[in-house]
Amino acid sequence: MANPAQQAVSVLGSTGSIGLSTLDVIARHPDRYRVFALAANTSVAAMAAQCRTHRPEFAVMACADAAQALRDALPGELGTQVLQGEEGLCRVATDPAVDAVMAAVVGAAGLPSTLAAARAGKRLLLANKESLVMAGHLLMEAVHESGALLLPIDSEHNAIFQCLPVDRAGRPGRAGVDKVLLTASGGPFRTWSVAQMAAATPEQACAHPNWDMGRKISVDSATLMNKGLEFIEACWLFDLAPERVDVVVHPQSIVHSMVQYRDGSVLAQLGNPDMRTPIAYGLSWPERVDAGVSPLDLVAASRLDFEAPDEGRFPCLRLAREAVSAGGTAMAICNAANEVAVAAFLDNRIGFNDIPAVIERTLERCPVVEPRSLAVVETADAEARHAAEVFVADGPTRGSAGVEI
Ligand SMILES: NC(=O)C1=CN([C@@H]2O[C@H](COP(=O)(O)OP(=O)(O)OC[C@H]3O[C@@H](n4cnc5c(N)ncnc54)[C@H](OP(=O)(O)O)[C@@H]3O)[C@@H](O)[C@H]2O)C=CC1
Ligand SMILES: CC(=O)[C@@H](O)[C@H](O)COP(=O)(O)O
Ligand SMILES: [Mn+2]
Repeated sequence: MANPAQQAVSVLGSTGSIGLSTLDVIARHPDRYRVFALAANTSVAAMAAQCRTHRPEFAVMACADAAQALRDALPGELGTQVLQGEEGLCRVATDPAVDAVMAAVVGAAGLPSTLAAARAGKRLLLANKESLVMAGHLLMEAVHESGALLLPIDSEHNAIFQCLPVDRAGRPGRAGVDKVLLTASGGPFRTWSVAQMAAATPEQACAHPNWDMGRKISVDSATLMNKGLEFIEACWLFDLAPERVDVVVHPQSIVHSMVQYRDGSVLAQLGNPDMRTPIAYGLSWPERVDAGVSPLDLVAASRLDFEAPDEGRFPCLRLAREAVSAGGTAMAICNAANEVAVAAFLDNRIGFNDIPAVIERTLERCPVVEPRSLAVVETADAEARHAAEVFVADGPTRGSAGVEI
């Protein structure tokens, strides 16, 4: 029986790193939250276990085979209805019974359901940064028109949200703000030479020094494309011109980001690197709840270091900036090329340094248009994926990122 005092939450991407942390926070507060729906790609066994624990009304799998396998695995008396595909994701993102949607599907596959939740006026907990990168204009327009409450979950943007003046409707203001300062750990290859990175393996790239994350975002952190995507994300979320977003490397990942004010003040949000903090903040805003995260011990941490990013060794940051300057669908093209290149690297089809070269060639090849609708963005995404796959298959050539592929 549903308890009206509880927020009903749909967790999209529930079997991933953000999904698991979200379910951990929800389970700590059964008086406040209940799981309405869970969604995943193909992890049937993990999803079946989550359904037994959280007893959602709906579970969504990406394809028909996985959905059928889940139906077969679930005891009938559980009462969980199994849906499939994008239609299923959008259904559980917009159901009138849903209060909050955790958008934590990885990559472009998360865009339609994220946009649907925004259009339906939900409390939208946005981890899926690719949605904003691909379709920032459409997503922000949907939020403003529907009155959705958009709470950033990405640790840096959550930190900035915490340091900005925010009104009672959750709209971040910019009064007195000079710049936002995005922190970057520098990833596992922060001190590596270009030659060392040429031989980097997927396992080395996924071994993030501070965060335990999915494989795609881990590689993005290693190339610094994660910071490039976050740079674009910050411009859309906080309505900032690119010159007002700086990136500073901070290897300890304790300062999660900062806001620099006109009067010389810099406000920072600090904490141990654990995504349950921003997730709990997003679920409970404007209140705060226990997230299960141990208190920060600054004496044990002992030092906080900062340095400038090296765009020579890490061209992805520059490529993301160039995509912002080009505007229109350039950001969707950049995102699609990155997804293709990262998948190829994880599959040992290209080397680590080939990732920026594939992105650069794709950006040079694909025409940029105005992203007027989801269909236009999806077409740009598909064309860029096709071009990037050709560059991956092409073999060695020299991209103007200065990297051999
Ligand atoms: N991990 C982190 O700390 C952070 C992550 N983010 C962002 O959050 C998002 C999720 O990242 P993360 O949790 O690390 O990723 P993971 O790879 O760990 O998890 C991805 C989740 O998405 C599901 N999924 C993938 N494709 C589909 C699909 N087509 N339909 C439905 N579900 C799908 C996966 O299901 P299955 O298990 O079946 O494959 C899994 O549940 C990304 O956009 C990332 O950039 C942002 C900040 C921090
Ligand atoms: C936890 C989180 O938000 C990640 O996006 C994290 O920021 C990755 O770290 P870096 O990209 O700074 O290495
Ligand atoms: Mn982040």
